[in-house]
Amino acid sequence: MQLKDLFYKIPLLATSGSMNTDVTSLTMDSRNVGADSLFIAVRGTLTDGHSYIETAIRQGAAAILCEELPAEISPDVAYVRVLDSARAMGFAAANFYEQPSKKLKIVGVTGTNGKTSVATLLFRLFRSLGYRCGLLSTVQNQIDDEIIPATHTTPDVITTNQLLTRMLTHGCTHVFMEVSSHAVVQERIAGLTFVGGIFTNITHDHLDFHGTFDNYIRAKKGFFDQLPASAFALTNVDDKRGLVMLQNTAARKETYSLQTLATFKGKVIADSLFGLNMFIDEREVWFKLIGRFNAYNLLSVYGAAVLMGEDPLEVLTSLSGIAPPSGRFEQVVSDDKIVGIVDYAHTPDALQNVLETINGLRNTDEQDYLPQIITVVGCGGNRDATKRPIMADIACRLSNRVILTSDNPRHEDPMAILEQMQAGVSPVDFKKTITIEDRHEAIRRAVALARPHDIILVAGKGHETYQEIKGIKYDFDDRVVLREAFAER
Ligand SMILES: CC(=O)N[C@H]1[C@@H](OP(=O)(O)OP(=O)(O)OC[C@H]2O[C@@H](n3ccc(=O)[nH]c3=O)[C@H](O)[C@@H]2O)O[C@H](CO)[C@@H](O)[C@@H]1O[C@H](C)C(=O)N[C@@H](C)C(=O)N[C@H](CCC(=O)O)C(=O)O
Ligand SMILES: Nc1ncnc2c1ncn2[C@@H]1O[C@H](COP(=O)(O)OP(=O)(O)OP(=O)(O)O)[C@@H](O)[C@H]1O
Ligand SMILES: N[C@H](CCC[C@H](N)C(=O)O)C(=O)O
Ligand SMILES: [Mg+2]
Repeated sequence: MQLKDLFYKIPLLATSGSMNTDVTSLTMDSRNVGADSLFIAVRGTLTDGHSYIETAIRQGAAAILCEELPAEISPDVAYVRVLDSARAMGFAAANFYEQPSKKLKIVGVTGTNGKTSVATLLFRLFRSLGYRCGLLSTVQNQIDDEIIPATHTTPDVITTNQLLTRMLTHGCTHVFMEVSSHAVVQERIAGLTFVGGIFTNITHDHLDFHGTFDNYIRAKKGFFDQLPASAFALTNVDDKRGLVMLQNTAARKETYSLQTLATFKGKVIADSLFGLNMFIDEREVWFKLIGRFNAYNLLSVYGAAVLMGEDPLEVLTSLSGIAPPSGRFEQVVSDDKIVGIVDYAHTPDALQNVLETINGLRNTDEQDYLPQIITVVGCGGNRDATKRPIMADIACRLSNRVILTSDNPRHEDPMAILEQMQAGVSPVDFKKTITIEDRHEAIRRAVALARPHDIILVAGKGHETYQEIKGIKYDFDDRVVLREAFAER
């Protein structure tokens, strides 16, 4: 595609060289530049893409998109200067791939917790309603049955446009995608057209990246600020920041709630280890998902489907048969009835919700013995450190025994992370905690401590099938380790 078409309707500050220059691929990584590529220089968190312009040219780049021209300009290369190259890249990618997002009905889901759950439920619901669908999520990307591994919650904008193009070729009509706060700030959704946006909730996370909670709120809100007037913006009004998200959106404002007046109102009748029983729009429905937080997820999915024109009764009927996403409250039960629960709770709020749900389920149990709750939990390295003591404290307050362990230490010293977690344990809870750095050992110890009917929560990794230590991803799956430990009992 010629540069003049690639940058059609994109504000440019300056150009040098011919706008008739043809480019055959786009990339923001000099290591992927080939002949006739457009190299986009993006300022990152670790390094500045502008320092790789020369390398990109040596590798055959025909054109450069940047915020600052290099001191020496090559006469054989075209340069385009913009205010924000990450943002311009989004719109250029949309032009390059011929606007796939405009030809699909894309719904984006944002919030601290519940994005994967809501996007996956929507994907499964719309497939069961007979549509061909695409999914972009933390667990995996999917085009109907085809699974494409995901590296991010929200891919970079070039990858997204490529995936959307494949979805269109496959005949998809609907796409459900997670929109992370990183993605909004880094312009990974620039140039995409959505038919709807959903807000789940906002609590403590990612302060390492956003600095302050206000910046984090602003990042989430940025998604709704970008929605067009033709889209819907569906928010959880039971969350303190639910309405803030809609303050400046051009989209149609819609709400859901379990507590107050809203476009879509639900009520939980019963919550057990077998599922949720709810009233939605005056209809009583059973769902396979567990926990009050999932009542919110289900309600938002119902609301979005109705806003997209689906029949309410048909939606509820289909939704009641849908299984929870991988690693979300996934149960592994031993022969002697110890209940293992693997859950991706990796934020204070998620951990609290899951443990409160487990406490609620335990208390409704009819047997004489009150089951003990044993929690195995860790916090990721090179991620928000402020959540570490808070999560340890929550685990202690809501469990009978707690085993603190590692969860992707990445480049940090695992024992240093664990010491920061221990700092959150109040003196009265010291006796109930054990620290075992090796996650495998930690799970085995939990199983050794458990008696029949006890509940072991293994939190933080959910669907993940690896443990990342010093840049290497070792095979690790909480569900497999639990199953093996149960078998060895
Ligand atoms: C902190 C963060 O978000 N980092 C993302 C960011 O990388 P960065 O800003 O560090 O990039 P950088 O390394 O400084 O490089 C700057 C530029 O120079 C380029 N470069 C670099 C080296 C080189 O040799 N040549 C070259 O051209 C890079 O390609 C890049 O364009 O941009 C990269 C390209 O899109 C992402 O892969 C990378 O995600 C990293 C791997 C990451 O871990 N991100 C996490 C925190 C993340 O995004 N998480 C959210 C989920 C959060 C949630 O679900 O709660 C997500 O959406 O996945
Ligand atoms: N609506 C919700 N409110 C609070 N907690 C939730 C909600 N939905 C799920 N959770 C909890 O949060 C965990 C993560 O859920 P999910 O993967 O759906 O969130 P996410 O927003 O996609 O997370 P990530 O930011 O890592 O992609 C679940 O395992 C569960 O413990
Ligand atoms: N999307 C989250 C995942 C955290 C999962 C947890 N297992 C960890 O590694 O910290 C993040 O990148 O912060
Ligand atoms: Mg997710």
